[in-house]
Amino acid sequence: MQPSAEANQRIARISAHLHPSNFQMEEGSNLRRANCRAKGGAPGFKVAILGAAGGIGQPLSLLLKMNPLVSVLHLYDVVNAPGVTADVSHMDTGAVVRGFLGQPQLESALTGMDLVVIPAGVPRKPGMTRDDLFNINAGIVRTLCEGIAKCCPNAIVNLISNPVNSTVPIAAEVFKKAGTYDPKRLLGVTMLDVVRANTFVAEVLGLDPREVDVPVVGGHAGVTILPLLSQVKPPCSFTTEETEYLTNRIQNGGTEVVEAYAAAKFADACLRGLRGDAGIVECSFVASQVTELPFFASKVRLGRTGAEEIYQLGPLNEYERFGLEKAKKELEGSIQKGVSFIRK
Ligand SMILES: NC(=O)C1=CN([C@@H]2O[C@H](COP(=O)(O)OP(=O)(O)OC[C@H]3O[C@@H](n4cnc5c(N)ncnc54)[C@H](O)[C@@H]3O)[C@@H](O)[C@H]2O)C=CC1
Ligand SMILES: O=C([O-])CC(=O)C(=O)O
Repeated sequence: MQPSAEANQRIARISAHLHPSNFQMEEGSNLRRANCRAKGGAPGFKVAILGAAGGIGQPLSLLLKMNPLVSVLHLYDVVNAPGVTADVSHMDTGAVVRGFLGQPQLESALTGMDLVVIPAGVPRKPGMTRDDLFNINAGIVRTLCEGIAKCCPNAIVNLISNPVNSTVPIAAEVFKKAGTYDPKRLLGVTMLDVVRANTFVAEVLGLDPREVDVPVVGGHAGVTILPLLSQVKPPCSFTTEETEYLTNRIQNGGTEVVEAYAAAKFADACLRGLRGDAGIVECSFVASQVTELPFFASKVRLGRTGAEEIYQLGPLNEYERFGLEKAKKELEGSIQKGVSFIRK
């Protein structure tokens, strides 16, 4: 028996998905791919991960493929994108996954995206600071943000690549140059500091970390990571030794382990904001007037247009006021370094 026309179309769609040439598709076959929407895919948001094949990118891709708010997931990297895409695309969840390999496919990866998450770039090796990554990652972030300005200027951008304290100002300068800058849409991911703080504080208090909320403000490196232990929920108090132990552990958590969970949690908060959910408040490194610095991490309310409200720091104790001065001093240099990289 001859397969029906409909069956033939289905077979064509499936092979378009499986064939390795899917990664170098041109105009005509893009049409076929556009038809290749999984039934469970809609409704939802279109999300791109740039640097999807890396240590953060791979588990982040997996976690976002499981997120019901995501209908289309674009995985872009300069290496290994086809293998990672094949792996992730087999998961039986709604989002349609497409892979993009190398600079020539960056624009296709970005076109039409609502949220772009950037974990692209080199990570630290033992003994390095996040700032030691500046020379390589600054250029990577610039190129990727030029693509965003061109192809999806209204997307929310979650910037993970370090040093976040400088890469966020770099992205802002690129968007300003392109005339697309909207400070509400550019968010540096500091969620990992909050996740760590919640976990370590819960350990000390003997609580479930899910019940603990620690605001972490400032930036995302060393002394710029400032946990506000006087504002922990549920209300509690710490001895001087506990405060010093917790502050140090939270500031240096990145040398223990890095993880994608926090990036996925933050992306999910941004998507819930985009959907219009009320009361989505998370810490993030954003353009800010909370201090005299142009960028600062603090609690922000996420909505349909990004960071719609930026909250003040609230009352600080003496230890935190001292920490804030140290954080601001280092942060000022990191921000300036990012700005100069583009303006030079
Ligand atoms: N903000 C945060 O909380 C965190 C930030 N990070 C930062 O995220 C970055 C990535 O870390 P890992 O995933 O551990 O590193 P990794 O080396 O495992 O992965 C980085 C990926 O980026 C890709 N890449 C490099 N240049 C690229 C380009 N021009 N375009 C697209 N992709 C490119 C690489 O091919 C690689 O797959 C580092 O800068 C790291 O410091 C990591 C963890 C947490
Ligand atoms: O520490 C690093 O290099 C990666 C990172 O930002 C973190 O884990 O907080």
